[in-house]
Amino acid sequence: MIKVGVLGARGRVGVEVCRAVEAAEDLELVAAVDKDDSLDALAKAEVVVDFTHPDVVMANLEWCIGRGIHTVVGTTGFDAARLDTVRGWLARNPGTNALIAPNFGIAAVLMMHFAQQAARHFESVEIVELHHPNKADAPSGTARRTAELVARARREAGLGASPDATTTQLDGARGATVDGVHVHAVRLGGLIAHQEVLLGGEGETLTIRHDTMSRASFTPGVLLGVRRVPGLDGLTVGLESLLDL
Ligand SMILES: NC(=O)C1=CN([C@@H]2O[C@H](COP(=O)(O)OP(=O)(O)OC[C@H]3O[C@@H](n4cnc5c(N)ncnc54)[C@H](OP(=O)(O)O)[C@@H]3O)[C@@H](O)[C@H]2O)C=CC1
Ligand SMILES: O=C(O)C1=N[C@H](C(=O)O)C[C@H](O)C1
Repeated sequence: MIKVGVLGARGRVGVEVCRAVEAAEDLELVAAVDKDDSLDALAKAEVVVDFTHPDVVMANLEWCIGRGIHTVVGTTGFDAARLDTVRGWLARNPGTNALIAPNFGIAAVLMMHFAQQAARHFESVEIVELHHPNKADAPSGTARRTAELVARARREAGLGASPDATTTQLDGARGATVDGVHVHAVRLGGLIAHQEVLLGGEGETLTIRHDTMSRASFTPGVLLGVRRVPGLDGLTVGLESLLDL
C-alpha cells in the first residue's frame, strides 16, 4: 500500500483524485488537505498529489520535498525558473522525486505528442485552448507546454517563424506568444478543458483536437504517477515519459 495525501482535496480535480485513490486497492488515502488546513496531516504520506493554485504550489512543494515526500503535481504555472527551483530542492533531498505534468489526461498527452510530431511538416501553427470560466491561469499549462514542444520540433526541423503579414491589430487580437507560437485562450461557461492545434501548409490544414468531458479523465494518469514517482529520478516533467509512446 502506498500512503497518499491530496492537496486541494475539496477542489474540482482534488475531489476526483481522492475518490480514485480511495477506490484503488494498492493506495491508501491518509490525508485530504485544502486551503487553511494544516499541512502537518501530510507528514504520514509517502506521495502527495497537488491540485491547488499556481500561487501556492511552490510553498506546498518546498514543504513536501523538505520532508522527503514524493510529489505528483497537476497544478499549473510552472516556467523554467520554477522548475529549476524544484530541481534545487530535490538535489538537497536525495531520494525524493517529483512528477510535474500540465495534463494527466492520456488523450491530452497524445494530443501534445501528435502535435509535436506534425509540427515539422507545416509552415504555420497556432494553438486555441478553451476552458471553463473559473480557471485561474491563461493560457493553460497544457497550451504552454504544447507550444514549447511544437516550437522545439520546428527549430529542430529548421523552420522559421510562421508566416504572418499582420501590421495593424487591436491589442490581443493575435493572442499570446509562447516560444514564438501564437496561443489563444477562450473562457466559456459549459466547457471543461479543450484544445485545438491548428497546422497549415500548401493548400491543406490539419487540426488536432482534444476534449475533456469529465475531470475523472485525469485520475488514471494521476494514479500512474503516484505508483511510479517513488522509482523516478529527481524531477520528471510531463506524463509522456511514463507512457510507452
Ligand atoms: N495537470 C492536470 O491534468 C490538470 C491540472 N489542473 C490544474 O490544477 C489546478 C487546480 O484546478 P481545479 O481543481 O480546477 O481548481 P479548484 O480551484 O477547483 O481547486 C483547487 C483547490 O485547492 C484549494 N487551495 C487553495 N490554496 C490551497 C492551499 N494553500 N493548500 C491547500 N489547498 C488549497 C482551493 O481552495 P479555495 O477554493 O478555497 O481557494 C480549492 O479547493 C489548476 O492549476 C489547474 O490548472 C486542472 C485539471 C487537470
Ligand atoms: O484548470 C483546468 O481546468 C485545467 N488545467 C490544466 C491546464 O492548465 O492545462 C489541464 C486542463 O487543461 C484542465
